[in-house]
Amino acid sequence: MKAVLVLNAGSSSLKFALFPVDPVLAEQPALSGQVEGIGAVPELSARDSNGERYHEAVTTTGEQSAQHRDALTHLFRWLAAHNPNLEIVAAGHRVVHGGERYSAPVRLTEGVLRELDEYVPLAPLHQPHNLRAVRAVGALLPEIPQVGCFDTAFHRTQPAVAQAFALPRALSAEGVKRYGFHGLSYDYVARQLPAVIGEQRARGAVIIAHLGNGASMCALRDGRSVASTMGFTAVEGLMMGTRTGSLDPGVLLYLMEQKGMDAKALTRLLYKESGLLGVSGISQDMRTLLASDAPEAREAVELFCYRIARELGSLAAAAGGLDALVFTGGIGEHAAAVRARVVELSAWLGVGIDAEANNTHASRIDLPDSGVAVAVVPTNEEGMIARYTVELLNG
Ligand SMILES: Nc1ncnc2c1ncn2[C@@H]1O[C@H](COP(=O)(O)OP(=O)(O)O)[C@@H](O)[C@H]1O
Ligand SMILES: CC(=O)OP(=O)(O)O
Ligand SMILES: [Mg+2]
Repeated sequence: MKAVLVLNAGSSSLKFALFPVDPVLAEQPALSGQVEGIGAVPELSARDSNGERYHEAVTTTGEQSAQHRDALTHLFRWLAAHNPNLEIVAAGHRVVHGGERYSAPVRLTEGVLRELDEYVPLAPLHQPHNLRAVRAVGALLPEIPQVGCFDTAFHRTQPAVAQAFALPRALSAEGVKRYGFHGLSYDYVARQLPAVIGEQRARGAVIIAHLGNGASMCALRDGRSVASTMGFTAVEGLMMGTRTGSLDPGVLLYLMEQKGMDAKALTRLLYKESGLLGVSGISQDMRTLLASDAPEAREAVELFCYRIARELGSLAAAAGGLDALVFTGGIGEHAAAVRARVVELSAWLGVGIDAEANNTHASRIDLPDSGVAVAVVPTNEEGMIARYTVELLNG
């Protein structure tokens, strides 16, 4: 089997998917899964297209970067053992930050990788791991082409005003501006929309909420990004699993001046200790919080929904209206209670929800008489990467 390998490497996980390309690229992967728990107790889990599931332990040694390499070596060996005729013809990677320069997928050469290294400080939770996976694949399979697909690229269509901070011009000229992320997900979902909400609405003012571990929202017009809640880094905007989302910058000054916190301590606070985890004190996992009776869990979920509703108003202003609201990502696709609460808080915008359709996760969940379409569209970032990779390599 000739296939494109798609990799999405995170700090402690390595998500993968294998897309057959013979004779044409498959829409869904033949095999997908992840190695989780890198740095602790790594485990590989996978699922093939027949629904069969696999689990096994992964042995790693040494420090984190060596463990990532071990995990990848293990994955390659496992893939070969399960697919005796497997021929990986290319690797497509999710690379979170492409800066101002990359508005489209790119062939990953050593020169390009060195440039992408410069964005590591802008996406500390993602970029270093993304690039490490590229280099590890390069060492293990030096003959195959590798393609980088950027989370930021989809947002390069935004008007200048949506990308600007009110900073002195010199800083903006250096590239301190709003980029936006989750672009692979928005691109994929936007392409599904005509079939779900109709051509005309899909070209109108659409707001997509990508609610996963990382969470953001994007306003689209004519299928293109016009504004998003994430900015210079993937910490702006919504409250997330462990990230604060938008925060009064005065809080950072206070913590530095009064509590002596340095950049490292602030990074940990903003990215790892806040969000659903910090507010609940219980978990970053929405499933756990929804199942909990603890008032702290309820408060965390309420703040999560409230922040989404606030941003929805703001993005509707940027889009000049609201024709459709679309939910995606692990929480957006599966947490009916979150969708219901967001819509309830947003009734003033003309949205309404059909409880039955919402509880069964139907693709259309709006009330027949409300003017705004409300939809649930499962995302497929890996499928988008496979498609970009094949398109780029085929010219
Ligand atoms: N059935 C479910 N009900 C509620 N939340 C869910 C459900 N399934 C997954 N989630 C939530 O989705 C989030 C993970 O989203 P996902 O998009 O998979 O994350 P990632 O950003 O790591 O890809 C977690 O908070 C998880 O609790
Ligand atoms: C950009 C971002 O937040 O990604 P993720 O959802 O994978 O954390
Ligand atoms: Mg995600």
